[in-house]
Amino acid sequence: MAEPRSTVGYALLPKKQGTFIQDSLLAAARSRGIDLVAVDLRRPLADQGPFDCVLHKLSGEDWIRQLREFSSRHPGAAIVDPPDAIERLHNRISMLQVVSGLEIECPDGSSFATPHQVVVHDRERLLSVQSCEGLAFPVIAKPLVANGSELSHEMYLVLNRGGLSKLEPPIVLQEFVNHSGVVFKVYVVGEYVQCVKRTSLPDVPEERLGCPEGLMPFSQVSNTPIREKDGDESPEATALEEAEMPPRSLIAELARGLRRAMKLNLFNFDVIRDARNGDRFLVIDINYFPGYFKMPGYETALTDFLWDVVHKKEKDEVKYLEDENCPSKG
Ligand SMILES: O=P(O)(O)O[C@@H]1[C@@H](OP(=O)(O)O)[C@H](OP(=O)(O)O)[C@H](O)[C@H](OP(=O)(O)O)[C@H]1OP(=O)(O)O
Ligand SMILES: Nc1ncnc2c1ncn2[C@@H]1O[C@H](COP(=O)(O)OP(=O)(O)O)[C@@H](O)[C@H]1O
Ligand SMILES: [Mg+2]
Ligand SMILES: [Mg+2]
Repeated sequence: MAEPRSTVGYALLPKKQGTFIQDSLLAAARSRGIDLVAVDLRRPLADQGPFDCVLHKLSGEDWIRQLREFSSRHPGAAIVDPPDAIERLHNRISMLQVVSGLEIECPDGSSFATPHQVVVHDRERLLSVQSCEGLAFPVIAKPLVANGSELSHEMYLVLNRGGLSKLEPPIVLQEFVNHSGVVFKVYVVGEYVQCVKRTSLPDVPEERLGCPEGLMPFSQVSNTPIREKDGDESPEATALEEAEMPPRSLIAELARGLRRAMKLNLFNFDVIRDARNGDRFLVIDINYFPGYFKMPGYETALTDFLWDVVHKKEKDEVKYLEDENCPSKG
């Protein structure tokens, strides 16, 4: 007998919908018995469906209330992912705290960490001597919130104390780690993990620290297209091509550990390799529901994941994880 079809509702902003909902994804899902249907954001979610699962990248009180209402009316439907678990990623301090809490056996003498960072909530603190407690220049200034707004991606490279005065708190000041201009993006889709390389900020030589300007803006440098010079590959392209991938098992363990600790299925994280110690890796950013369309083969990975969700495998696993974390329960 043919398996019954399943319906997955997706609630995404128009830009996200435009990139994520490709014909190739719709076709891959359809061929596995899953119909992807847009949620009408002008109508209450609970009145729509029936959905076996709701995928979403929206936030705010009203949306969270709508998800709750939907869940109480349709307790059998899965919400991917729970809003309170996503919330942790909207703050650049709580986002990286979860990395520090991971207990992972690192392979081949490798190690992982997060860059040293401090949060500065007001101008007075920013201009005080203690604002950089324990941090050496250069540092990166990142907005504290990471809520998807353009402002939340507006960052500055701060070369010396003179650069601090132009910053707008609340900000995170994070140690800049030279990493040979390459960032590794690790995409997670449930149990599936894929790591890709992208160009990143170039290393900062010591001589630059005396620069009178003290502050350099940059935004999403990792997405900068690679320049070509007279038909030859640019130095950035060569560096990218030659960069050695991090150990596969370290990436897999980090992905698994983060997924369990955060109780999230759809995210990516950015990793850099310390240029002073090639076995040391730093997690610098974690993003909820990133630009999967840029991940080769995303259609199959997403379809496999959604199939598992609508056939309840994922829900069972989440339950298992909760039990495991609270052994006295049950
Ligand atoms: O814009 P895209 O598709 O490149 O995806 C963005 C991600 O790029 P990536 O997949 O890591 O290359 C991007 O990742 P980065 O922060 O650039 O590392 C974010 O996840 C971004 O979402 P938001 O603005 O933080 O809510 C993502 O933006 P949205 O697509 O969710 O608006
Ligand atoms: N601590 C750091 N050391 C060196 N480069 C960094 C560091 N943090 C961020 N970067 C660079 O800045 C880019 C943007 O920072 P990120 O924290 O990933 O913010 P966003 O959320 O906007 O992607 C990274 O992709 C990387 O190129
Ligand atoms: Mg990033
Ligand atoms: Mg980010």
